[in-house]
Amino acid sequence: MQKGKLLIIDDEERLRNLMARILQLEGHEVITAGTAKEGLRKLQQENIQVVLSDVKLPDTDGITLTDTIKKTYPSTEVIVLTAYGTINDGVKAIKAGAFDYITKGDDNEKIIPLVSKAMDKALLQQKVLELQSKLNEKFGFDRLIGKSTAISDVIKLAQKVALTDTTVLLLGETGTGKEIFAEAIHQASNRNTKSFVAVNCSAFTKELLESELFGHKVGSFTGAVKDKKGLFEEASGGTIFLDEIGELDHDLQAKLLRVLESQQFLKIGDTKPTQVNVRILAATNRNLQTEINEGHFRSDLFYRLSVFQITLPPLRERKKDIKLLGEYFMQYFALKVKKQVNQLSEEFVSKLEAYPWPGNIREFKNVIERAVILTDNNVLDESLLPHEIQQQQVKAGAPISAFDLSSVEKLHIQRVLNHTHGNRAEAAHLLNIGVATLYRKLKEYGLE
Ligand SMILES: Nc1ncnc2c1ncn2[C@@H]1O[C@H](COP(=O)(O)OP(=O)(O)OP(=O)(O)O)[C@@H](O)[C@H]1O
Repeated sequence: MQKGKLLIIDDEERLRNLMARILQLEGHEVITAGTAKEGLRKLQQENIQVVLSDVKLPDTDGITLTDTIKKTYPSTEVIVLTAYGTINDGVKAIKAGAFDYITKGDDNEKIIPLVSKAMDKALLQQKVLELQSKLNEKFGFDRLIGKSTAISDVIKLAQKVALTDTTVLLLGETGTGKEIFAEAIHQASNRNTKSFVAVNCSAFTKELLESELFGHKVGSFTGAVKDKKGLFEEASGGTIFLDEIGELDHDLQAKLLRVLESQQFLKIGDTKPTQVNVRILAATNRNLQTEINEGHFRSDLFYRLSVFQITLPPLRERKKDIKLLGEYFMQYFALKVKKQVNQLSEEFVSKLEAYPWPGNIREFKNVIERAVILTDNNVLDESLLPHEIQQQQVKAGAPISAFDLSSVEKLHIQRVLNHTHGNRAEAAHLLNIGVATLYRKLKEYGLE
């Protein structure tokens, strides 16, 4: 018998507690409620598999409640407790979708196996639904949400280049979707039956990155106890995505250039070159031209990498997509945390639209996840937003420009205030300005 979470809804406290004890002794986790309203709230907060409900409740009847529960939580099973001699209620309950009904005061021996059967069924249904939603997870370009011209144009560009073997350099601020784009390009290419390997070039030391990317021969350095395949070999036939390419060390830049020119490289400690067939996609949020001018990045590698450049727009330049993205992530996280959340309030959307999103979609996604976790009902409203977003002044027709220096200053001040929990003296100290100056700026930016 599988164990799970049970909810008992009955206004008779003594009976409720007695049933709870019996089922707890069977190993189930039991939650109780005295009214339908309270029960529905618990269903929203917890992942409950089986509900045992009295047919007579102070605020509604168990049959109507069964109908509501089955419509909102189809994988949850309901058992209705009917009064002695009211078979008709039992029939109605089954019609409304109940798993079964049981006469109140019946032998406890009957409840235990019935709950156990309902539990098995609910857990199985839940598993099937989870698998289905995994299967429905979108792949490729379908995963990219957005209808604004800014994003549609880059999607079209990426779809075209996906069909070729061309190297692509993805540019854009942090969190704009460079990796998800790279994966979509791979999925839409004829390499999609082979691996997509993503490497963050800034996450390793030079030596480790070299060995990760190109592999090594046994004994080539202390710790190289056996031959190791590198990620270029792992990605053979497929695609490798080199994120933060601007961080690549000079020696490795030379090695990468060779791969781009001849699809060959030397493993650490090897004398014979290894041949691979890999498509290279790279990304950076640095300005590579500046890196070249400062001598940090090889210009010949840059020219090879940037045969086809795609620049992803920052979120603040895709205001039109905010609502769509908000609804998408709301549904995504509601499903993940098993909550019924299905609406964004107008103020919530306006505040999101007014905020400049320095962390782009990554930051946006986190804000929606937090709101879904915090909400106690089915609507996301502005009170669920972090302080700095709540404080945004919603000005009709005056979007914050990405290039406006004052918008950066305003955002920075808001963040510092957030950090100091609104303590202005401490914020002024951290900002290294006088308190009077801070007050003047708060007034200027409408942050008072
Ligand atoms: N258009 C989009 N639709 C849906 N989700 C998106 C979209 N763009 C980005 N995301 C999501 O936003 C998050 C950040 O995206 P991603 O990691 O691809 O950004 P990045 O530009 O590679 O960031 P970094 O430069 O910091 O590595 C991911 O969870 C990604 O799934």
